[in-house]
Amino acid sequence: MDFASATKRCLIWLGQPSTRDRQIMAAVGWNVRAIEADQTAQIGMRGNETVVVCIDTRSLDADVLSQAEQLALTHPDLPVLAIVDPRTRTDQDVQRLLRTCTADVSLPLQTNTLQRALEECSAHASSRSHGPQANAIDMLLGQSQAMLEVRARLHQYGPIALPVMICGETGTGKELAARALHELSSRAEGPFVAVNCGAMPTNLIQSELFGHERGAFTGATTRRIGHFESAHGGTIFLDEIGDLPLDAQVNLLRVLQEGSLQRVGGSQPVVVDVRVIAATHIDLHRAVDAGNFRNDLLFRLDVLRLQMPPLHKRGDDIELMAHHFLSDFRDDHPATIARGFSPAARRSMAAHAWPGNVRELLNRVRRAAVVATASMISEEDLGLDTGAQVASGLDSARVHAEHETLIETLRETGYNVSACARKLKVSRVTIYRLCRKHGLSLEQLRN
Ligand SMILES: Nc1ncnc2c1ncn2[C@@H]1O[C@H](COP(=O)(O)OP(=O)(O)OP(=O)(O)O)[C@@H](O)[C@H]1O
Repeated sequence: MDFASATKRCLIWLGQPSTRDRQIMAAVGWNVRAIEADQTAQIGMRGNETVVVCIDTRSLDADVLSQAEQLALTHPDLPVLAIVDPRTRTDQDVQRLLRTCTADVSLPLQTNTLQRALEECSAHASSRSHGPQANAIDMLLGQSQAMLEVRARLHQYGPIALPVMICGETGTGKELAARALHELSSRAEGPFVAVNCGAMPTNLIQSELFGHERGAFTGATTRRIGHFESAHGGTIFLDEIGDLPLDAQVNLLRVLQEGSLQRVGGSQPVVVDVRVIAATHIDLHRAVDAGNFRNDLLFRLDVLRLQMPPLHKRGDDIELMAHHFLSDFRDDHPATIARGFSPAARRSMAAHAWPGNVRELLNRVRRAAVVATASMISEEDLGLDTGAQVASGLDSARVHAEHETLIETLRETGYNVSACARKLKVSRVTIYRLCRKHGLSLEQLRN
């Protein structure tokens, strides 16, 4: 067996594989990586690996089930292989799980059937990674007035070689809109590089963005180009631009002004031709007032502005998108039972405040598609309040104003409940109650 190719095929095993399991997998050319229940978020491809998730139904406890559900939500494209004890095939939990898997094999494991099932999973993985890419503008669903305006702006701004500032709450589609702008520009054939400024370790931001020379700092054993150079000839999308530390803001401003950068530890300017699209969920003018953001940088970045509307302001788009997401899920998991949404589920979706916006809707629909046991997804499957009353007119406006004030104040205060309570002149208990009422998880918001 070719060792190099064997190590490129990796089976992520939920639970504990035995030595024999590992030996059988190695015999068919797959390397096993076991992960613990709380590690699903860390799953990722390394280099050119083909990754398949393996669920061993012999150890199907609550942890493994929740891991599998979490994976379906966070890594919907990963192929999943189930190992099934034929005696448990009729169990409800096992059946529900099998509906979300790409292939399954029965125990005892036979190398020929295992190999076939893994080939099926690999074919799924490569068709997902090499298949035709949909256009971002087509992926951006919605027929509401608010979304028609967004589309019109995208077509208007796309071909103009100026920076765009995209504003909007988390999960409203800022990155998708940035991709659409890139695809509609003359740079469409060039690279699109998305960078989350809030996710980079502070001490590495400069080198991540602008690259570094060999020996620039301890650990810089080779020269590395940064995101700006990678985006040369294309577009760089700087998400959460408000999180960029002040020293990196200075360098970014210089790149925008001079069209060239200096790698960390370098002395030569490197010319870069990059269109910058930035995004923020905070009010950058307030950040300027607070001394956290440079006014001259804001002035440079905020040339054309695109506002992404929150989901609760998109009316019928919510249901339209929910159907679309369900249909996509069914295409990937043909055994899914759910085909639509019950009237109560549709009402509860219309009434929900959607603090996580489209991302929340997508995740709720996917989770519901996995857990639903009937053809119509219920409000419980969606995890929405049962019996939610559809707020209308003034009530609805009040609920939305309350939601927006709460989320905005939480953001301004760094999700600190005491500070938020002080600012809104209410008690901490009230803040917790309001968070529950609006379906806001402080833990999720802080991440
Ligand atoms: N109008 C839309 N139609 C279909 N899918 C959408 C739409 N808007 C967003 N999505 C999907 O919702 C998810 C979140 O979108 P995206 O990452 O673009 O949001 P974001 O505003 O950049 O979020 P964040 O601020 O948290 O980075 C993605 O899976 C995206 O494909």
